[in-house]
This record gives sequence, structure tokens and C-alpha cells, in this order.
Amino acid sequence: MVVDARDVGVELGGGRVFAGVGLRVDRGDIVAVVGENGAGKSTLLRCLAGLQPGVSGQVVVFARPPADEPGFWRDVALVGDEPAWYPGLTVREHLELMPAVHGAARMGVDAALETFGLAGQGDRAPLALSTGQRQRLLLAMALIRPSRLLLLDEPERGLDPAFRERLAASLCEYAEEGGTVVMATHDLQLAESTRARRLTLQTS
Ligand SMILES: Nc1ncnc2c1ncn2[C@@H]1O[C@H](COP(=O)(O)OP(=O)(O)OP(=O)(O)O)[C@@H](O)[C@H]1O
Repeated sequence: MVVDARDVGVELGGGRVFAGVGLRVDRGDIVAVVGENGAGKSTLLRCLAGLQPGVSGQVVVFARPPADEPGFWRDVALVGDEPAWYPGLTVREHLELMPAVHGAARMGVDAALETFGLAGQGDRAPLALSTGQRQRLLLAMALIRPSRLLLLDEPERGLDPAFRERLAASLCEYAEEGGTVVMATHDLQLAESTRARRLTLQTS
């Protein structure tokens, strides 16, 4: 089992975000966490990444409580909503960093630029890209590196419809290789085309 979360609750600022959430995810699964704005989708992903304070219940990822440490991030790739770009590095160099840090790439840098529709953008700075192109770069950085679990917070953010389909295909391919995906999403089409199992969070 990749994720075993039981009776998980989060209290923030004196208020309950959610309580009693359970999630079991096996190797090769794709799970879509859905629900209204404020239901706690991003918070749940942060629980799985070991980044969330105020968590009760049990969260186990790869047989251990998730922890913000190098051993955990070797297995887990996170695309969240607060990207950090390295000043002075180009799009291509951001991609080159991933295998340099995390080991053998799943695809070459040129193939990644092509797959993620960034072929003409390699020499630009990330901040010179459009919103959707920046999101493509974040996804490319997560998918070029080896990992066993992808945590994606609204991966569809800023993406055009054609690229959303390509993303769905990339996620299916990742899962077919034995990877596991948990994504918070408002894109029900993305959930459908990846044949994702849904976990619906209710606003409390
Ligand atoms: N630092 C914080 N302090 C107090 N409450 C917080 C904090 N961060 C988030 N919350 C609250 O937690 C709840 C869940 O937020 P979260 O971002 O997880 O929701 P979400 O389902 O991802 O929403 P969206 O669809 O808008 O992205 C919200 O009610 C939010 O106001």
C-alpha cells in the first residue's frame, strides 16, 4: 500500500477543516480528491506530504508517517500552488536540475520540453512564461524525475483543453509504470479521462 490514511482530521485557527477522512491508495492507482472551494483538498495533500500542522488520526505513506526530509522526497514529487523558481536558471536548466538531484530521468530534457509543449521556451526564464506554460514546466519537472508517488494540487491550473488531455495521458502512463497519483482537482474531465477513483471532501 502506498497511502494508508485513517480518521484524518485537521484543525486550523481554531476551526475544523475536515474530520474522519480515510484514504487507501495502492501502487498504480490514480485518485482525484474533489470538493468545493475550501473543502480541504490542498490541506489533505499537505497531510500526505507531511507539511500540514494540526493533523489528527493516522497518515502513513510508504509504510511511514510522511516527513519533510530527503528520503521521503526521493519517492514523492509534489506540484503545489507555491512554486519556487531558481533565479538565473532557464526552463531547460530547471528540467536538468531534476535528474541531477533525484537520479535517472524518466525522459530526456528535449523529450520533456516536447511532451510538455515547451520546445520553443527552453532558453527563457520561467517568469517570462505564461501562467499555463509555467504550470506545464512544473508538471514536466515532476514527471521527468523518478518518483513513486505524485501529489498534484490542481494540476489543471491554467492549462488549455488540449494540454489537459495530454496531461491525462502522461498521468496514465506514469500509473501504468507502477507510479501512484493523488491529485486535488476541479476538473472532472481530467478525473474521468485518467479513470481516477474519487474522494469527495464535504465542506464542514
Ligand atoms: N493557515 C490557515 N489558517 C486557518 N485556516 C486555513 C489556513 N489555510 C487554509 N485554511 C482553511 O482551510 C480550509 C481548506 O482550505 P484548502 O485550501 O485545503 O481547500 P481546497 O479544497 O483546496 O480549496 P480550493 O478548491 O479553493 O483550492 C479553508 O476553509 C481555508 O480557509
